[in-house]
Amino acid sequence: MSIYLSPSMLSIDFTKIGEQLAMIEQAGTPYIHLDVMDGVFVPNISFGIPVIKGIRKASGMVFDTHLMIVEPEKYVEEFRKAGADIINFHLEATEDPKKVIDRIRATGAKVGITIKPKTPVEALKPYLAEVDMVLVMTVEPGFGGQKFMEDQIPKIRQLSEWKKELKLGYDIQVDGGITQDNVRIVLDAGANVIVAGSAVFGKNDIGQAAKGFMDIFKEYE
Ligand SMILES: O=C(CO)[C@@H](O)[C@H](O)COP(=O)(O)O
Ligand SMILES: [Co+2]
Repeated sequence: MSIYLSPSMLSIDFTKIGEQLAMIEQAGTPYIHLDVMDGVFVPNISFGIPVIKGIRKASGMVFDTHLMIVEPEKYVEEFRKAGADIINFHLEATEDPKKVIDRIRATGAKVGITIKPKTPVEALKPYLAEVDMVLVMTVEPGFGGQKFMEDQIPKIRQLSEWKKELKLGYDIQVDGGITQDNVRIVLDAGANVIVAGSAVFGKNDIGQAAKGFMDIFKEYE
């Protein structure tokens, strides 16, 4: 399975969005990870539909949208219209995950389901056959630049085992505190979509930071 880098826009310099998106796109990065926070599901507020709609005009990358919002089902059509290609919602944010999955699917976007560090991986099992991506958080959602939680690795391994056992094709995304120094731990466990915010946009040479990750991915192909 191919391995992809999905740099998180949360750490971008918002005075240079177009320029910095072009840097990672030119470096060959396929995805951009868009962290949407509502101040209710997580204790922080980031950006939403109008910003995504705006940057859609400036970028041909796959828009990998991570919704950290309550009642995600209410907004999925709007995120899709704004340009989201993948819509990831949190299992903890809804009473009815199946309804959210169906709503996202109906928009034509790829469906992702996400768990916070305290949520057991078993909670994802009923939905694995219905989604295109599972996202394991390796920090408490809400902020970039936090420390990677290595105790989440068994969840990645379990998702990787279930994928083989059940003959499913979902991507395994990992998000939070990932750097070029620890990324091999999540790749070894079976992750194939790697989110990195501060380890890409926090560096002086953004393009080189993205390329550094992709060079590591080549060791696994
Ligand atoms: O979803 C989140 C935080 O809630 C992430 O996508 C972070 O924004 C990633 O940033 P780093 O931990 O890589 O700096
Ligand atoms: Co995220």
